[in-house]
Amino acid sequence: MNKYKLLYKDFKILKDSKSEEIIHITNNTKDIKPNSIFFAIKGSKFDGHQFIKKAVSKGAKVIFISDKSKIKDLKNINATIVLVDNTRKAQALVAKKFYGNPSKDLKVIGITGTNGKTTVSNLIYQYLSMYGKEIGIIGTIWYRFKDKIYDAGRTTPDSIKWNELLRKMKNQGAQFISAEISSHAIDQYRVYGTKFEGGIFTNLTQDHLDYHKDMESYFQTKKSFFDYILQEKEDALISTNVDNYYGKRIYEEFKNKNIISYGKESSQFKIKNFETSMEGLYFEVNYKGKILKLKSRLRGDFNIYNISAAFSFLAEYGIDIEFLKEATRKLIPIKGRFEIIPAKDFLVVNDYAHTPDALENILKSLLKIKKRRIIIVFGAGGDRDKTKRPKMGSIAEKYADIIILTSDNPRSEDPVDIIEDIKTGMEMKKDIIEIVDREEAIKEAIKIAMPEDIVLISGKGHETYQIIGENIYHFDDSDVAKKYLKMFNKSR
Ligand SMILES: CC(=O)N[C@H]1[C@@H](OP(=O)(O)OP(=O)(O)OC[C@H]2O[C@@H](n3ccc(=O)[nH]c3=O)[C@H](O)[C@@H]2O)O[C@H](CO)[C@@H](O)[C@@H]1O[C@H](C)C(=O)N[C@@H](C)C(=O)N[C@H](CCC(=O)O)C(=O)O
Ligand SMILES: Nc1ncnc2c1ncn2[C@@H]1O[C@H](COP(=O)(O)OP(=O)(O)OP(=O)(O)O)[C@@H](O)[C@H]1O
Ligand SMILES: N[C@H](CCC[C@H](N)C(=O)O)C(=O)O
Ligand SMILES: [Mg+2]
Repeated sequence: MNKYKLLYKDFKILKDSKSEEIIHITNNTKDIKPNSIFFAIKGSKFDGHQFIKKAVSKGAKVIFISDKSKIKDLKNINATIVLVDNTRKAQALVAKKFYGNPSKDLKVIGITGTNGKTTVSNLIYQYLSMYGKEIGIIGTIWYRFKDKIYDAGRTTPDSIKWNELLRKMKNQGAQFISAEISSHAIDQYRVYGTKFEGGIFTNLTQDHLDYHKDMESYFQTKKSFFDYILQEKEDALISTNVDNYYGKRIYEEFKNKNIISYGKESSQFKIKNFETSMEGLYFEVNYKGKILKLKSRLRGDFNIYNISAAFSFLAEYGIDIEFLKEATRKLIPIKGRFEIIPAKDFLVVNDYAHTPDALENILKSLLKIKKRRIIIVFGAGGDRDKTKRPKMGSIAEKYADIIILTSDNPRSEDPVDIIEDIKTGMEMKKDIIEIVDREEAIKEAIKIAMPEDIVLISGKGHETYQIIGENIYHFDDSDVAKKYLKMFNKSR
């Protein structure tokens, strides 16, 4: 039997040209090598079926298709054609086999939710590293194991890259993987077939409605991740935030499973008596009859939830509570999340808030420490959920004193149109400045900042690029802010 037949059994071979051994798998014609499997995927921009001839000319030996109507065009093709119901699903299963079922010997923890995934996955990474475990991380900032950093494009890579990464990290000695699981990833079967030790649900608020259409289907996609991990592992652990409507629904759906809730409204990991300041966070938790007094250098009220997400999961997973308590004090803040940029006599904060809820949370946290004015610089990403723009405008106007509207990553959209969309949610009663060029916008904020003001630069956090049209330019909010702090003699 040919090797590809062993890779994926549940399919119909329409045409078998006695292919040779498969040495590579891909869904992109730019990546074909001789003796590849090519998955023809119907995407949002292209239909992979249109690239089949090209794939074969470049050496593809097996083609997975889902569109029956294309079969007649493939009669004379010198490759094996495999018809499946869902190519992304098939790709995930083939990739799992091709890379030797890597999750079998790994402990993978998946974090999903609208906001907090990067933070929580980093906290899991930090806690388990301090605990002496070898752990890899896959998420928005990077794909990394020890000193080896792999190219990260998406928050969650596609199933081929995902399985390849798990395999590489496993071979280098990883025991655990902490991974962000985006809703796109769930919908596109990017982690399908993987065995997870468990999953964390942080929250669900508006984002990505361009893709998921409404909140209910966005929620159902997120929920399906938990259905799925329980299918792979019956006793997989779930941790969910019950201070959030959708988090509560996750709890209700899975309350008979191995689940722990956290939050002020939780009876299992109950958050109470919390204080936040510029020094960090203090809060108490009632867990299994004990009061845990937790201190952290992370700032921002929302990080109480993120720490609780990671802590509750790991405690329930069996990691020593006293260890976790001590380790909480040592947690290091995450790049671009409530990141402080040293300034002389005012505060500059770089934060990745790019959704209405995140923006409201960071602004509310800043309001608590506000002495004078809040100056906000922000925009919204192009080719993404348009309906979040006016909401972000309205929130900025509610909490900030001076609003500088600028570009985020405009992608294929006109940045001026994006600013106009943001403005439709604003009453335009506050000081509003429009500066399309993000560097100029940050410069202006630093220039007008006076002692005791707060400047919030929001939306791009750790990103070191700006996408304008098809081009990607180097851009780093923190570096730009530092440059102008220095220029105006305002750095500390
Ligand atoms: C909407 C979406 O998620 N799209 C992702 C998806 O693309 P797609 O399936 O729609 O692909 P397509 O571009 O229409 O092409 C269809 C097929 O033709 C193939 N093709 C295309 C051109 C060609 O010359 N040759 C060729 O073979 C493509 O490889 C693909 O297999 O699969 C691609 C490969 O995995 C991804 O790169 C692509 O991410 C796009 C660029 C993207 O922007 N995705 C974002 C929205 C995303 O996934 N974001 C989440 C984070 C969200 C969050 O955390 O908030 C993420 O996980 O990163
Ligand atoms: N638990 C939380 N609840 C609400 N807002 C949060 C929470 N954690 C972080 N935020 C806000 O969301 C921003 C992004 O946080 P983070 O990068 O951890 O989220 P994410 O889910 O990984 O985002 P993305 O979907 O872009 O990958 C932060 O900068 C902060 O403003
Ligand atoms: N994971 C999110 C990140 C958005 C970050 C923001 N800077 C933007 O470009 O819209 C997305 O791909 O929608
Ligand atoms: Mg992230």
